[in-house]
Amino acid sequence: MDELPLVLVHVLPPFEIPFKGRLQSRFQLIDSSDSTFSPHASVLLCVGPAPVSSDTLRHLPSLQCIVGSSAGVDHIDLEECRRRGITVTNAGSSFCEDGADFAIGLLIDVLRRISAADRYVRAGLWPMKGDYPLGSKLGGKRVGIVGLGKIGSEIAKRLVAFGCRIAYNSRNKKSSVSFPYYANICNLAANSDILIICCALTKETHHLIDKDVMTALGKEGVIINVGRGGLINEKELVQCLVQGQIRGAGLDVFENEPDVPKELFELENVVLSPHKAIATLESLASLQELIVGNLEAFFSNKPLLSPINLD
Ligand SMILES: O=CC(=O)O
Repeated sequence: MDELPLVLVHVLPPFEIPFKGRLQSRFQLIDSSDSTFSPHASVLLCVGPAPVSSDTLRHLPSLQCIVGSSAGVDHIDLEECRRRGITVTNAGSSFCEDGADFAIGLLIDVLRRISAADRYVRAGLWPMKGDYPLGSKLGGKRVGIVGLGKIGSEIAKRLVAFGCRIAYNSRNKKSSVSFPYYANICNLAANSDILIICCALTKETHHLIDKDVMTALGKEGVIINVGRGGLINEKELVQCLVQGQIRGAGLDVFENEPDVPKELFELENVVLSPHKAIATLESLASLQELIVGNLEAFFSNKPLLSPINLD
């Protein structure tokens, strides 16, 4: 029997190789630290956010392709990949709809205080206090979307249906989109009630949302982050929330996951989630097809299904 194609797997606990059985029936899966195989491997399956640094890549001289399992690829040294001509794939469209649903869920939760209301009822406060504080309506709000990529566009589609007014910031103005574009993030914040952060984390976008942006957003402003923790200056975010300089936040991502700033635990106007915005049974099933499809395409010299643009 022919040997199965060799796939190096790069994974850090607590992440695990997804659908291992299915992959093992088609590929020979070898841990990326195995020095017998790593010099010869042409493809690396990168599971979750396992860092692929230039040092990792130095030990993989034959590498031609990294098959990723996430939408964001900030854990991969893309400059080195570009220099070496290594192609990189990501989760493609697998996570867009579920990531967008979750962003809207966080937003409605913050505005209408759903998680806080749940805590109120469970604590037995309803019979004692009686009047739960009113939240705010989503329809009619001005929402600034930071990053109008695959997930951002799905978020926009949903918010239009809610009757929100959309504007956006991204690297470039998109000719196919009629929403107002703000090249300057502070200007976008000053003209928004809500900022939804869903852009890629890069050197340029690190700490894009800082105290100045939050001050521009104002005391009634809400921030939702389903992108990466590093997009926001977390210390300044915590300070603004504690001091009431913004109204609330819905956060799926943090700067030093799984650590979450303890000050946030005390705040009723903050909704926290453990970096799971994109994950559903359905999105992971779709990812499974995509990963197998990318690996099969690579080994049969066909176009990859979800290559990212490294230019
Ligand atoms: O955050 C999750 C991802 O980038 O897929």
